[in-house]
Amino acid sequence: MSHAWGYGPNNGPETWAKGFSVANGPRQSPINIIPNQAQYDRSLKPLKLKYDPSDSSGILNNGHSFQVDYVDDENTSTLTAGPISGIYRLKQFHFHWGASDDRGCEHTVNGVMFPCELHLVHWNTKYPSFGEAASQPDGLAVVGVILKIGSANPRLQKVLDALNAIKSKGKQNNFENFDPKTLLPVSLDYWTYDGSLTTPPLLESVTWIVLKEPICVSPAQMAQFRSLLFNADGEAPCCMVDNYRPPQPLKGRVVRSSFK
Ligand SMILES: NS(=O)(=O)c1ccc(C(=O)NCCc2c[nH]cn2)cc1
Ligand SMILES: [Cu+2]
Ligand SMILES: [Zn+2]
Repeated sequence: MSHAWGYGPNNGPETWAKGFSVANGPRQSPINIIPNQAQYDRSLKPLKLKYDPSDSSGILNNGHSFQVDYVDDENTSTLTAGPISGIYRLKQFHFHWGASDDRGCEHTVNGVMFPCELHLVHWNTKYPSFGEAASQPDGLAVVGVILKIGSANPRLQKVLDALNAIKSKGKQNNFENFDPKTLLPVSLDYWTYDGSLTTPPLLESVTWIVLKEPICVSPAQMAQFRSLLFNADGEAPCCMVDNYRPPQPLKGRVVRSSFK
């Protein structure tokens, strides 16, 4: 997972266009969502998420976030319906967060920033692999869930308790029998728009599905996210915080909503 890009003053989001010209493309993510400008689309179906907890395989600090990886050899953990057609397989989920509770999410709502955002990454099985799908305009579907400060979220705790063993870049551990459905809010109402990966290579291959309802996280739980490090063992310690890309220009795109 070696890459020069990051979130620091010399390699952060404002510099990414140097290495990835698509950074200034027509369908970049994240965006600011303005609910009363979203267009209700009655043809949008409810999301259908079917996850098999036994597909979770491990948890990895990849140097820009941490991710929980899923075995994606079969259609056992899938996203169907919603705004997409066909079957998309869950590959991994990860988070983005801030150095303080006033920032850290990627999608903002009416310009409001939240402390954290969860991304569940799925790829279109009409392509042979994630890597192939990631280069196609309909290749990926990412479900985004905003985290807001509130009471401690017991369903997050298993993930957070696993972070002590993967503090630095490149560290990974087993992470079995985790059902990501437990991280979702009650309502699956969503906004959807055509976008991109929010980190390099910033590929414009993502159908974004951002849930309207946030889930809760406590300040103490946010501190656990911030205990991770961007650096590998032996390198100068650098707290893994502010690993979020700010909102990008809408460039004429329409955000649709599954709800009135
Ligand atoms: N934030 S997001 O838009 O959901 C997102 C989802 C997936 C990836 C991804 O798979 N990138 C492949 C290369 C790579 C570099 N480091 C780890 N993987 C990047 C961003
Ligand atoms: Cu990486
Ligand atoms: Zn992400």
